[in-house]
Amino acid sequence: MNATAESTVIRTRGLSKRFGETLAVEALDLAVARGEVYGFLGPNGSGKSTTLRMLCGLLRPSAGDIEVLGHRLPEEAEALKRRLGYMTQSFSLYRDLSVAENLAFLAAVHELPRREARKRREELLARYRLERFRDRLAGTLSGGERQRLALAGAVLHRPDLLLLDEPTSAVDPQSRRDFWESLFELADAGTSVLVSTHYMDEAERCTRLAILDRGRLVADDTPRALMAALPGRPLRVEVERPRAARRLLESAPGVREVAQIGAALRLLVDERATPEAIAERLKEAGVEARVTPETATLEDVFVAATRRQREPAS
Ligand SMILES: Nc1ncnc2c1ncn2[C@@H]1O[C@H](COP(=O)(O)OP(=O)(O)OP(=O)(O)O)[C@@H](O)[C@H]1O
Repeated sequence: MNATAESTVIRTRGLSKRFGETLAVEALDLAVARGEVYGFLGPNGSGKSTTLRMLCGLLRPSAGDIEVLGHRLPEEAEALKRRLGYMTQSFSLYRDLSVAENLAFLAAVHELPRREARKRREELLARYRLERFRDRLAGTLSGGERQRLALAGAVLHRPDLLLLDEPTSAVDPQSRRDFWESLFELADAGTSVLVSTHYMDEAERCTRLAILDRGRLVADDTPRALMAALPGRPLRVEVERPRAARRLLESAPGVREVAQIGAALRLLVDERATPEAIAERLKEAGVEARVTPETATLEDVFVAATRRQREPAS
């Protein structure tokens, strides 16, 4: 294996998946480096789950090549299993087994020697704050507790790579923050992570980010670089009648996007639309407004990247 292959844990070329008429994933070229917490961001139905399922060998691609941790998929899925952890948004452990029994069962599946299995179980119960639930049936745990158990289960066999499909969709904000702390702990200890999410705050924490839209990769870089490369600058427009102002601004020169955020508008504009020009346009229509420049956020990047595919800028 050369240095590049060793430092790349996931590589796909032309990866595609078709379900009947639907092209769920289209010609995806992906490279994930070792040690990344790599985020997968995309609207509903953009192909995140389908890609993750192909990357762990659960789903056969329609076309393209996949190499994960040096194994070609789907041919070498069996060899990969031991080195991969996978967790989905739906709880996939046994609800009618206790917390400790679930971990014991997984240890048996991964063929851990008995003594090591016991040691690992105790370690995970402590690390994921599950000790006092050890005898509780998994089905009676809260969303956040279940998620901690699912993560403990996914890392039990010390995988080199974790694939996580919207792991935080069913938990409260505090549990989400705790979960992300755990992900960074795992990454620090050498585990590479690929995680899909709907949450911008989570995406912003990733070391690198891919944005998918209708099965295609539309952006791929660090969050900071994506924000720096945003085609346009955001402006905030404070105005009494945001809906009316929105109609006036949608067709204004240099305005790429208009979104209403609470009582204000957020615009994405190019250099033609200065704050003064926007305020002037509204004033001409009898609308008083305060227009101020804003700092770009990942949400701006997301909206621009996914919208651009639909309506090419004229
Ligand atoms: N087994 C399947 N049979 C038919 N179509 C499917 C199947 N799985 C996924 N699809 C379709 O493929 C497309 C991509 O779905 P996918 O679940 O990968 O998207 P996603 O980005 O994970 O969405 P979400 O954020 O809602 O989970 C969708 O149009 C979906 O309906």
